[in-house]
Amino acid sequence: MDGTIEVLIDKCILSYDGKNEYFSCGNSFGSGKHVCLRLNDVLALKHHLKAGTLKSHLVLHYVVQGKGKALRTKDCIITGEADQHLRLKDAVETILNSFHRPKRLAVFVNPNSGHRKAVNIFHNVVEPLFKLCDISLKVVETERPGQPTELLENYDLRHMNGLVAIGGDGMFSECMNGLLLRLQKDAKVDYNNPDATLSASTLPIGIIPAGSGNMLAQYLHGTIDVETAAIKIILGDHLLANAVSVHQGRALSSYAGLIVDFGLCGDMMKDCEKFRWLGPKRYKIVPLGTILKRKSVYVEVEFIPEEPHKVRATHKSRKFARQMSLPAARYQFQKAVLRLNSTPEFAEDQKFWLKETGHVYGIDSYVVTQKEKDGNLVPYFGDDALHVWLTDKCSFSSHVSQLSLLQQQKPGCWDFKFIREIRCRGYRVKLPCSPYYIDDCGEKKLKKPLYINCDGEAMPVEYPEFDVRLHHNAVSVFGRVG
Ligand SMILES: Nc1ncnc2c1ncn2[C@@H]1O[C@H](COP(=O)(O)OP(=O)(O)OP(=O)(O)O)[C@@H](O)[C@H]1O
Repeated sequence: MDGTIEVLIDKCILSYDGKNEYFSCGNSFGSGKHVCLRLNDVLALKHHLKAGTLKSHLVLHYVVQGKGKALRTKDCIITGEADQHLRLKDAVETILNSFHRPKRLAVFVNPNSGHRKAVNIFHNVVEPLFKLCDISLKVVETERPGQPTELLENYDLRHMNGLVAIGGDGMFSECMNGLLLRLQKDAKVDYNNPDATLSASTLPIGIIPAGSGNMLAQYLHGTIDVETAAIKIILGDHLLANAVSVHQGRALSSYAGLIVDFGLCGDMMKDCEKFRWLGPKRYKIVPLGTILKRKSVYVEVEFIPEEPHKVRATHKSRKFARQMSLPAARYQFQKAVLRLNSTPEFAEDQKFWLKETGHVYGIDSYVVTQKEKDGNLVPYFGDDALHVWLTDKCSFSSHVSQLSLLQQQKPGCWDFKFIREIRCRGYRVKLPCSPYYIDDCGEKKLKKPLYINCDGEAMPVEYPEFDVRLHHNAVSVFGRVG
């Protein structure tokens, strides 16, 4: 060491041996202490010049492991001469820029999420962290459901490095729907057709948990801590995740990134909606009433089983990429690349369809599947198939036991003899025994709608038939499991 700063990529940011006459490190580093900090944990290095002198100090902001899976920020003051500091700052900034972290984000805040704290969470926790890291923000406080989708339809995505939803799973889903729909329109994909291959998104979406349902944040970060979620977005890691499309009446009803539950769980969501005034507490109380009045429905489920031999792209994080929204004529090459990872095109495989029938309480599909690890279930994004469970008629007590295991996310929660398991690329549900009428357009419509829980929102099933399709790696999500 000759009293200069050593910057070693991927290993350590400052090498300081205490003899250095230009720099003295305060706070956590302590004078004379050799410090090793992973460059990837550095958030920012800020330069502060003392007026009228050559003296300046640098503040190094970095990430440390908090309790459990939580991440926290810490800072450290480095004193010394201004010119030395500027050199260090330049060096560090060059390295941080090479990490492809987001620089511009579109943020959608749902002020009505959960305990209505999303706006405060944004201003008090998220915004200061993003500003610290020089991320420029375009912020929209939503005024009504559906607004993110409307805004994203004409949003200039070219200079954005990602979207951020501040709210619950429903808000994330809404942003994902808006983005996917916009991309299909740009790419002229017939998104109403269940068998169309989607144009996959390269623009990551992040979630800052502020809702009543924060399952996605829990899956991604192992915690619903807000600061952790914001830090993960800043660090820019992202993974590829699946999306599912739900279609009825020859039209797309919605995309989902987490769950599509028909029957009991759909009814639960519908019932919870009626008790919105109870706030997030309604999700603890209302479902009990729905279970008590559970009803089965006769279904025919046709599905394309997963192909064990088919090797798909990995679900690992890929390099940060900007979403390109090119005019159709220039889109061909881009589309070819983006579509590599998306799924369907299986209308022609009709002969491979299998069928399950019977009276069921529900059909539950997990878009983010779960794998058992050390006695717990861990989320698996980008699985090759959709995991679907049919719950057949069973005694009330066995059903309650199964549902309570499910609620605790315990392995074995699906190992009941009244549960049939399917892994497939998509499925069609027919409801031949549910009463219907013919509407003015000659379409069969259910007399009484049934419900799907689509990412935590109750979605009515109005037709006696609906389709669900998996779109492999169709979205990119900020975060990293584990
Ligand atoms: N300003 C708004 N007022 C009401 N609803 C909104 C508003 N902005 C967005 N939404 C919609 O609210 C729904 C639920 O949002 P979110 O998931 O953030 O909240 P939540 O508290 O977890 O869910 P829920 O309110 O359903 O319990 C989303 O579908 C979203 O589109």
